[in-house]
Order: sequence, then structure tokens, then C-alpha cells
Amino acid sequence: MRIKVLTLFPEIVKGPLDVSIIKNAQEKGLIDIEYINIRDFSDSKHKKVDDYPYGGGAGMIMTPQPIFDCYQAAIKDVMANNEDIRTIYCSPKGKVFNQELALNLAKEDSLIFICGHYEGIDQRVIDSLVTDEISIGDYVLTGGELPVAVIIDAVARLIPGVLGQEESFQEESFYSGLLEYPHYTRPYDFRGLEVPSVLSSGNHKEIEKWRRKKSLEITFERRPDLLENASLSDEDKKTLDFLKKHS
Ligand SMILES: NC(=O)c1ccc(NCc2ccccc2N2CCOCC2)nc1
Repeated sequence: MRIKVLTLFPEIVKGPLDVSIIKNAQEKGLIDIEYINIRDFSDSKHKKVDDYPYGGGAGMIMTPQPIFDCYQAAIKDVMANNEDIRTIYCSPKGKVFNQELALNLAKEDSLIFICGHYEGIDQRVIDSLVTDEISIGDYVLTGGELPVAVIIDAVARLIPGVLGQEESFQEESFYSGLLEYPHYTRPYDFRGLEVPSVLSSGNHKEIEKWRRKKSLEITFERRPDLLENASLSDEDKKTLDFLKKHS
């Protein structure tokens, strides 16, 4: 996958993506991330990229010219069949990001991200260039750079080969529809805190049952809304009935 990030602050986005799994994926050639600084495309003498909002109001808005010209340069080498390239703009007004949208974006050959800063960007950029306006949650940040890093992380890990065999994401939260069961590792007794004995029993059927029961308990407790879409076995339904009776 080819990813282009159009931003005034490349280092904010690059930081978390330049280590560990995502860095490794870039070295393996599974993903290619290019950071393009919007400021380099400003045609004003002092490289201005923002201006006062028409109609007044606090803060500054990013002007359209640098973003349009930066975008034109960016799309030059990402092959686009006649459809528009998925172009994502992160803002509090966007569609709330989730695993389903991550899976949808992971199918694309290329993605372009435009990072808003200050109080946002000129609407003509959004109307002309943006295909997906996405929010990573209902809170306000100083810029769109961190949300872009979050989305790239969530999407990149779904690309085949990015996660090694050992990091199976089949069972991870939001993947199987339920929240994840608790994890334990050595030592068995840590300062008097022991691991649930079933996990060292070697009885894989019992271990699977225990894990599924814990997932249902935790999901019932913290995110009952997820239960509506989860695929539940008869055993699961019995567990939930018990939980409902005793909650
Ligand atoms: N939830 C999210 O995905 C999210 C995304 C961005 C973001 N901020 C950058 C931003 C980008 C676009 C428009 C406005 C703004 N803001 C600038 C600061 O003031 C408020 C509005 N904040 C939260």
C-alpha cells in the first residue's frame, strides 16, 4: 500500500510510524509512507499557509492554494484508475473511525491523508479533494496529525504480512466482535498474585471455554452495545443469561 501524508508537521505523524511493526512493514516493502509538507507548496513570499476566516471568528484557517498544489504533486505517482483516490481528512465532524472502516481502507492500493491544523481548512479543499472525513472519537485535538497516525497504524496492521504469525489478530478486541479476554504470562505467582489455574492446565478445551466466558463477561460489563452484533453460540447465550440474572 502507498500512503501519502500531506501535513505542516510531518514529524508528528512520522514519529510513531517510524518504529516497531510499522517501520518493519516499510522495510519489508509492504507499505510505503511518504510525508509531504504542505508549506513547501505555498506560493506566497513568506510561505503563508493560513489566513483569517471570512465572516470573522477566532483562530486561523488553512488556505486552499498550498493544499491543492500539494495534492496535485502527491497524486502524480499514485496510479489512479478513473476513480478518485481515497483521500482522508481527519476532523471532529467526520464519521467515527472503527475496525470496520479500518478493514475497508486496508483494501485500497493507495491512501492520501490531508492533515488539518489551526481551526481547520478551507471548505473548498474538503468539497473538491476529500473522499472520507473521519473522526477518531468525540474529543478535540490541536491538529489532524495524531488522528492520521492512529488510522495508518490501524489500517497497516491489517495488511497481510505486516503482523508476524505470532501476533495473530484473529482474536483481538473488535475483531471477533467481543472484547478480549485477560492475558497472563510468567511468573505463575507474582508477589502473591497467581494466574488463573485453568490457563496452566494444558486442557485447551477448558482454556477456550474460560477465555470465551471472560470475553462475554467483560463485554457484558463494559460494552453491552457490542453484544447486539456479535455472533453468539448457544453456550454464549447461556452464559449471558446467567450474567443478566446475576447482574
Ligand atoms: N476527533 C478527531 O478525529 C479530531 C481531528 C482533528 C482535530 N483537530 C484538528 C482539526 C481538524 C479539522 C478541523 C478542526 C480541527 N480542530 C482544530 C482545533 O480546534 C478544534 C478543531 N481534533 C479532533
